[in-house]
Amino acid sequence: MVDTLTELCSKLAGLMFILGTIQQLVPRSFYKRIKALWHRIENYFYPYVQITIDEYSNNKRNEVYSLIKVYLGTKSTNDAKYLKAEMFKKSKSLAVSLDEGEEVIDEFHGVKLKWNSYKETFPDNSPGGRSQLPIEKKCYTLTFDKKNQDMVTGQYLRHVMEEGKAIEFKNKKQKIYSNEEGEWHWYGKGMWRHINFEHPATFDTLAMDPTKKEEIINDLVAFSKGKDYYSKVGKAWKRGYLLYGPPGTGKSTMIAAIANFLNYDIYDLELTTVKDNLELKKLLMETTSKSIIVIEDVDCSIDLTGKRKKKKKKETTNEEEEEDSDSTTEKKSDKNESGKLTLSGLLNFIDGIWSACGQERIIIFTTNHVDKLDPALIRRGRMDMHIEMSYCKYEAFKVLAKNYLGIETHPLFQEIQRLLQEVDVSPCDVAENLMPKNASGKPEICLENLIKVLKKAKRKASLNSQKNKKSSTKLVKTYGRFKKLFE
Ligand SMILES: Nc1ncnc2c1ncn2[C@@H]1O[C@H](COP(=O)(O)OP(=O)(O)OP(=O)(O)O)[C@@H](O)[C@H]1O
Ligand SMILES: [Mg+2]
Repeated sequence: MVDTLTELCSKLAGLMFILGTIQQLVPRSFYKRIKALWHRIENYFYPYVQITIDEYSNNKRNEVYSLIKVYLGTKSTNDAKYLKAEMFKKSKSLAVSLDEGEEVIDEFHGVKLKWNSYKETFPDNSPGGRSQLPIEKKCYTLTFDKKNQDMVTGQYLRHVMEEGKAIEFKNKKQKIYSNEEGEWHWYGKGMWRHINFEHPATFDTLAMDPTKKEEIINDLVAFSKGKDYYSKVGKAWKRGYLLYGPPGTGKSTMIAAIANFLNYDIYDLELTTVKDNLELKKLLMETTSKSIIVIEDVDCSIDLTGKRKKKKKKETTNEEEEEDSDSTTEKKSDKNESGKLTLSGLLNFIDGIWSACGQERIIIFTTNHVDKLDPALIRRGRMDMHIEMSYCKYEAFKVLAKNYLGIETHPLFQEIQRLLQEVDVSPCDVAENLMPKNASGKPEICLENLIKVLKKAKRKASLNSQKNKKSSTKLVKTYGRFKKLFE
């Protein structure tokens, strides 16, 4: 029906030419009336509007075309007979799109909209052109009833763009960036180098207290959906997490799980290679939205604690003044240190005015020694959530047993539960012992190995505590003797 009308309309277009000629022959007022009448006839026979979206616009690839392509890929499977599957460089999976000449009918708020895909080829006659290869011009056309024009150009096309972006984001390959000196197999031009991020950790495989895990997941979901909330309360859309705990308790693994959960890229910031505050700011400017900026082992990266400054102050001021010095004075004195990376520079990086450029960003610090960090660096608001990654408890062990041995219960679990209450062992050590050491590795053998290790750790711990007890008794006795001498 639409095609017949298109034909009819093209014939009527011929009539337009005649109208143009009439314009020159008849008086202006009369011509206006003929034109109005003509529009009514045209609308009666062909009440449609067509929008064309070209693949290239001003010699650049048209982003709108790409997003429509992605969007129609999800709609086309019901209507179109011919689809194309392509492997895009940046996509995780095959991208399906509409083949040329195909048609898809979409529906939005009860309104039907027709999409067509076209391709035209021309010989390349340009002077420097590659004469053997024809030029291809691709486009999509969107046809709809004129009465819905406002809704389509407003709401519908916005909906197509947003959906397209969301699908593209879901399918994109994650990347991990580093500011360390680039190696030949890393990509990127600016201050960051990147490779594809393919870490398999997820929240399912992360061994930790299930309540704490759920709390973190809920927090991440609220953050990722919080665009309107953050703008309502006037806060930059970012969130800080401090992960602390002994080595091997899963801090880095948690970062990978968060990145996979949100599908964000990771910027692994190595502070020791950052020259000064200006460079830090530039690095921040080059990060993108929907990303995680990570500073691992923040206590070791650089001397950012207030203590260093306090030591310096000690030489010049009396102790009382020193006691009073809080993080605010640290910040002030830091600012004077031009050409250096300072605590104040890092604080500004996290939540200064510049930190608001680029949205939906998470900043994560990890440390083994939370007590070594300046309180200003980790106060709530900068590091919104403090997450302790602790030694392996029974709940965490069960996750590891499921991951590594594929079992959810076993008679030996009871003994392991009891031992885990008595000894501190990291999930990393438990995981290592659960890993089958040969192809036929039976779960019992791995569990028995783990029990042996836990018992050994228990013996060592009790020996150490006995030693400590002895030395403290010795100390008390020596003190007693000295006391008597001076009495
Ligand atoms: N909570 C955990 N859940 C699952 N696997 C874990 C966990 N903790 C540790 N592991 C395992 O142990 C290995 C080391 O863990 P990870 O690097 O995450 O520890 P970390 O806390 O970052 O240690 P460090 O403080 O030394 O950087 C990981 O490869 C992982 O396989
Ligand atoms: Mg780590």
